Amino acid sequence: MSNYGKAFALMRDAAAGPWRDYTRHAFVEGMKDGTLPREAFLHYLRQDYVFLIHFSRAWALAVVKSETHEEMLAASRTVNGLISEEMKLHIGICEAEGISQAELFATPERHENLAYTRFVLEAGYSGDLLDLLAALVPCVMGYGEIGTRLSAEATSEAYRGWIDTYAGEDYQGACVAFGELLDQALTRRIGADFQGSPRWDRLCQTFRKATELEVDFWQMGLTP
Ligand SMILES: Cc1ncc(CN)c(N)n1
Repeated sequence: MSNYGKAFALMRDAAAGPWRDYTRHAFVEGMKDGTLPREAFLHYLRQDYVFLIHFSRAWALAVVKSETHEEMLAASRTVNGLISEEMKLHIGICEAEGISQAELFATPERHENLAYTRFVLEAGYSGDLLDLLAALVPCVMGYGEIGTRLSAEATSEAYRGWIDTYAGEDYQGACVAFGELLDQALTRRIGADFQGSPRWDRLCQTFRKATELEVDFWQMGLTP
């Protein structure tokens, strides 16, 4: 079991069905055993590059919505990690397949991508940092869990680079840091017993919807 904090564990348990659909999706299992067609993977990766652009914008919004220096630092580190680290994986794999960075940047956005990223941004525009973080959690922690599991269970080397990125120390460290940020932000705004607060259900609903949108994103990956 992961050590991504108390709030994440509670939110995940409250959305156990969608969480399983997301983290055990056929796309994920195809990376595990190497049966995922390369065409589907590259299509997913191009969409994911666009996803990460908007996801970076959402984390930049988390800087805007922060109330402490620590929150600003955590959010700005994540923006930097996304732009200067995670997106490198996409650029590197696509370059090796003859897809330039300019082509990658110009990838037409699929509606599943648009629905998810704008849902997250809207949660931040109309809410406070907690609403935004609740929408961001499934993305960060889900890939952390998937990376760890696939690193132990993969029976093929076909998607080893992708798996290593999300199972690696940097990404796992980011998940732990996010778990701490989330627990502290909740405690600061609604108290240490945050799961007993009237806001908690709404935050869990936001988490669940973002998880469902992750499922749709994998499904989109299977239909180039
Ligand atoms: C759709 C999606 N969700 C999550 C991650 C991991 N940051 C990602 N790269 N793309």
